[in-house]
Amino acid sequence: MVIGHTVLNLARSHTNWVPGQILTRIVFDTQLNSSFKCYSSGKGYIRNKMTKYTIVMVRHGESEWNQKNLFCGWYDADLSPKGIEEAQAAGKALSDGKFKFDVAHTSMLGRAQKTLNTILTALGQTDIPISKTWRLNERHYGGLTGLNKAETAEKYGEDQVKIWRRSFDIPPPPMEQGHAYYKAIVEDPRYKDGPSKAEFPMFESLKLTIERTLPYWNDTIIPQLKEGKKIIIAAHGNSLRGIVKHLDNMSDEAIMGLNLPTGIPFVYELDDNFKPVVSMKFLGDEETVKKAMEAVAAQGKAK
Ligand SMILES: O=C(O)[C@@H](COP(=O)(O)O)OP(=O)(O)O
Repeated sequence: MVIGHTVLNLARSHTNWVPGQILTRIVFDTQLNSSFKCYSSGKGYIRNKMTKYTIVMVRHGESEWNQKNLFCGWYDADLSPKGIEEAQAAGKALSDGKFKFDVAHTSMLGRAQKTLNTILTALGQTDIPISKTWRLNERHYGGLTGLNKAETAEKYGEDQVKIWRRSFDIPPPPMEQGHAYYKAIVEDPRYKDGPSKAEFPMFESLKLTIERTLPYWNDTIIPQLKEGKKIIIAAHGNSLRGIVKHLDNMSDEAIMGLNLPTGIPFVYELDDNFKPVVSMKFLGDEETVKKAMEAVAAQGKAK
């Protein structure tokens, strides 16, 4: 199948990824060999493996700081009116798809929690257990927190902003004690049970974000999947990019090209080894997903 070959070639060369590429139809796997087969399922691609587990993830709806194009990180920005609509649309898409969940996981930040609650309300499932953890928080944007992304690109150049936003292991500058949002974050009582002082980040690259998110995936999510639980995770652009990188075994270069849209749920189907059978299948039409991804990528362009 023609598209299948394209997928295979893309999968063999992760660096072919460019921002805005239609991700609804791509499976990534560095373990591919010539006997690998994939075929269209209408949406997403299915390998010749059996689905054992299904998990849904969603980046929160647009926040007030997304709307103002500010680096947000651990700052607790609320959802914008558009973000609430996106969360409601996500709930409808999941309801139309007849999704039901046993447990939900989210971050300590209101924008992800509100998105989750809006979705669960649409599903009539507000009574399921919800776990909140700092390990699913957005990556900490350090000293960039509160700065406008386009103005930062004007000042430091688009290339530098792309490095800060999308490089795998180059972190943003640290948040110093005198930073306008230092106290609001570090002294926030919601973190009284963790992270510990030693763990509390002052900045994070994607690599550092993955180092604190992955233990939660391995020690909490995987055991619940093994118990047969149907799970939804409502989190953030970069904490979810870390999970996607892990699941799809994406290279450090390939992950730079992935921009997750706000408020569009995506599904992973996993085999018995927790390897993707279906990767990142968005519950939205391709054009909408593509445009939303391009818009996220463009947030780092100078005005
Ligand atoms: O921290 C932020 O500004 C955004 C992501 O920004 P980018 O990495 O896309 O610039 O996080 P989210 O809105 O998902 O919580």
